Amino acid sequence: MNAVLAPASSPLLSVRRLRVHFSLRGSWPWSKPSILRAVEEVNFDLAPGETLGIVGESGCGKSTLARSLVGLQPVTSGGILYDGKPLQTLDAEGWRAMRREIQMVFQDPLASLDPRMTVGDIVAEPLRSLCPEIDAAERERRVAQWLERVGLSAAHRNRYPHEFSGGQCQRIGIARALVVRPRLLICDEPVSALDVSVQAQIINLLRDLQKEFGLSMLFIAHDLSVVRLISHRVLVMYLGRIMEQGPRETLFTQPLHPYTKALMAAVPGQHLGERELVARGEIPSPLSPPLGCVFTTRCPIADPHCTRQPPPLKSLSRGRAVACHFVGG
Ligand SMILES: Nc1ncnc2c1ncn2[C@@H]1O[C@H](COP(=O)(O)OP(=O)(O)OP(=O)(O)O)[C@@H](O)[C@H]1O
Repeated sequence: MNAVLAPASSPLLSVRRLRVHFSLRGSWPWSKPSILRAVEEVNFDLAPGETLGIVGESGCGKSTLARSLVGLQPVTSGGILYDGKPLQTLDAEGWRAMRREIQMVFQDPLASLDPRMTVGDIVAEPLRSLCPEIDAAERERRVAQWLERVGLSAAHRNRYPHEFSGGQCQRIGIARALVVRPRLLICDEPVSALDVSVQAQIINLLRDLQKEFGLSMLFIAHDLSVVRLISHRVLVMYLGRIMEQGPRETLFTQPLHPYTKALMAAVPGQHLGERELVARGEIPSPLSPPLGCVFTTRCPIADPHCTRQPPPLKSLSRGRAVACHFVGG
């Protein structure tokens, strides 16, 4: 049985054996569709007030996972429980209510803002559509308050997104997400489109807001150093599967899975001192993943057993879990 990434207190979000598959039509009308397993048997819990970093190379399923948690992507099987309630059974009205609870910040800050709306209208929109009990005057007050809180000015409310820098647009996106006071914030690569100096400012802002409002956060990124700055725990994905998970510091200082080690060895300035940690070759096509362990074709320590038998995600001590035949007995 695969281990569940479990927080200390009772979870706000529980993901169980989640699968998201895409059926891709062949080039000819008579050819059989191919199945792309973007998310495969993913399990984790997220506690109130906790930030879980999700890291992995491009195409490993991070965004698909995030989109499935906010109802933007239908799930193939498995369960998502929010505060004990299954999200898959929600109808349109149920999802509307849930959008007050779960909000998302997107990767491309400018593209995620409607260019025809003023910044004030953009931030007011979730209040207008999700909180009808809030009157216009209170809405205006909250918009001004949130623009200030994210480091802009209430005077910016009549300007348009193209008048702002990428970092400022991401601040607007954060204000829009938090104005309805969600309990869970899903950030999908929120800083990867920004300059490095601006990245740090946005990370600090998110970290401050997370503490101030006791938010639970899923923070998705391919950049390990960014994930390390903000996460309490980290989950490493490869080809739709969890390879390793654990508390941030132990995972970063003592990575156990060969894939996690390879990711860390690729970070400039990291000196793990083991040349063989480097992952060989390219990521295989997700349409035909390797048999057995999906990392086997790039793994420096794989043996024939790895190509036959997929390793389960085994629970180790101190909240760690690893899916590797060579770790944990
Ligand atoms: N709508 C879709 N139809 C078909 N395949 C898809 C669809 N969305 C994603 N995929 C595929 O699912 C896999 C996972 O994609 P996903 O975008 O979730 O990965 P990611 O880790 O977020 O990558 P990136 O960092 O590049 O966004 C990829 O192989 C991708 O091509």
